[in-house]
Amino acid sequence: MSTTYAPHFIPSKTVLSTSSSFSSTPLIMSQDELKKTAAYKAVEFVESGMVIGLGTGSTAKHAVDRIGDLIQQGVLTNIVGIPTSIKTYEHALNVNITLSDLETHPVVDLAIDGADEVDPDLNLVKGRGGALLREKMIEFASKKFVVIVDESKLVDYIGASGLAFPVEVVPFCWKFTAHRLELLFEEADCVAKIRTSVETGEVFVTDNGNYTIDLYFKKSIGDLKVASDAILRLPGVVEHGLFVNMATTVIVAGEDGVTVKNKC
Ligand SMILES: O=C(CO)[C@H](O)[C@H](O)COP(=O)(O)O
Repeated sequence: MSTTYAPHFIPSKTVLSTSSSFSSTPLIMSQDELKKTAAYKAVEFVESGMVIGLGTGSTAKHAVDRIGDLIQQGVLTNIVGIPTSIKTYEHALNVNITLSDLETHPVVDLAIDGADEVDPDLNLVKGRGGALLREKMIEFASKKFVVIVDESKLVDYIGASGLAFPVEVVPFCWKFTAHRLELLFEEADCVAKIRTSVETGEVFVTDNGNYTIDLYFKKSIGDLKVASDAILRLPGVVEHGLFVNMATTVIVAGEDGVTVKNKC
C-alpha cells in the first residue's frame, strides 16, 4: 500500500543512506546537516494560514529557510512569522516571510526553535544564542512549541553539558546580580560570568539592551521549577534560559534517523 505525504514530508525514523538505493550503510552527517534534518521535519507541521514563531540560532535558521522556500514554491500560503530576535527578523525578511509581532498576533499557532540542552522530560536550556527573552515570550504564546536539535543536545539532566546556563539581567549593578546568582546556586558550585562578544570582546548586549550572565554548574541545580522561580525573584534578573514544561514536541536528528518526542 502506498502512502501519500505532503510535498515537504520527510519520513521519521529513517536512516539516511549513502544513496537512494537500498544500501544499509548510514551516511555520516555533519552536525549542521543533522540540524537541517530536524528543522525540515519540524516545518512539516506548518500549514498555510498559520502564525509561526521563528526561532533564533543555526538550527532555527534552517527552518526559516525552509519556510521561505515553501512560500516561494506556493506550497505554503498566508504565513505570518513572529521573529524571536533582530537577527531572525532580518533573515526572515530576506527570504520573504511576512512578519508581525505579538501585539498584532497575540496567539501563535506554532513556534519552531533550537535549544542548547534537552532533558528526558523535554525541559530545555536556551539562550546561548542570546535571544532567550523574546524566545520565551513568543514560545509561551504558542499553541505548539516544536524544538529542533541534533542529538548532541540531549542531556540526562539540565546543566549536565557543563555549558553556559544564561540569565538576562539589567546592566545596572550586574556584578551584584551575578554574585547573588552564585550565592543562590552555591550548592551546585556555580560560577557566574558576564557574556562578552566573540568578535569585539565587549560586553554582549541583547536585543533588549540587557546583559547576559552565563552560569556554570558543577553539580545538579535540583528541582527545575524551584530554581526557575528563585532566579526570577532576584531583583535585576529579567529572564533566564530554563524552559520548564514549555516544549510540546522535540525533534531530534541523529545518525540513526529522526525521532519525534511528544510531551505526554
Ligand atoms: O536559544 C537559542 C538562541 O537564544 C538557540 O536556539 C540555541 O542557542 C541553539 O542554537 P543552535 O541551533 O545554533 O545550536
